[in-house]
Amino acid sequence: MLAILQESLLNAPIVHRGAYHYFIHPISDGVPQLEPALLDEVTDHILGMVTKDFDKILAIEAMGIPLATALSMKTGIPFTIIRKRPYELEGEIKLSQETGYSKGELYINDVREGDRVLIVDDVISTGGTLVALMNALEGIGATVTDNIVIIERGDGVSRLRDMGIDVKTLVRIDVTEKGVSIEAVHE
Ligand SMILES: O=P(O)(O)OC[C@H]1O[C@H](OP(=O)(O)OP(=O)(O)O)[C@H](O)[C@@H]1O
Ligand code: HPA
Repeated sequence: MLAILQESLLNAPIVHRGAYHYFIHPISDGVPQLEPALLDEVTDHILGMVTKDFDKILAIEAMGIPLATALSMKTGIPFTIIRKRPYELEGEIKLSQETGYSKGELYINDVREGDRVLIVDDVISTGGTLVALMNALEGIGATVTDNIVIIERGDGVSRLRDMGIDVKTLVRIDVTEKGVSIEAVHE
């Protein structure tokens, strides 16, 4: 299962971002090109994993966007993007994002107390992005019905689990300078 995802991961090129071995993949980078069949495979799989009673899909710029778009079209449920730029609208929440290779700010708009949100993202690595996001959503008073990430590497999932936060992923990989290996597929 998840045959297209697995095959494409095994072919992913690796580049160095400082000491971080960064894999390049259609789901996490839009490079090489993202085939509709892969997007269809992963988003159908997500819909088989989640609790259905969410009223908003929440994705992080940039590579949460194609996932949220496909999920929204399959479910008829709207999506909001957590952006890397501010709009300075009333109620905008700013959070600091730190990954294994970058630091920046993210801005949440149009998420309100009582919203039931499905979070979707392409990759979890250190977990820094999701920790910051979950803290901000708790402050807003939104309920996260599921937290879904396609590709898991590193210790981010166990870091969140230690904080009592469940993250579901489709595949766990290891990345070395030689390439990607698949450690687990979560059917
Ligand atoms: O678990 P972490 O170490 O926090 O890493 C995961 C984050 O890294 C990537 O974001 P990036 O800022 O590279 O965004 P992109 O989608 O624009 O490539 C990815 O989309 C996650 O949001
Ligand atoms: O190695 C990576 N590749 C693509 N996106 C990512 N987001 C965190 N780590 C990675």
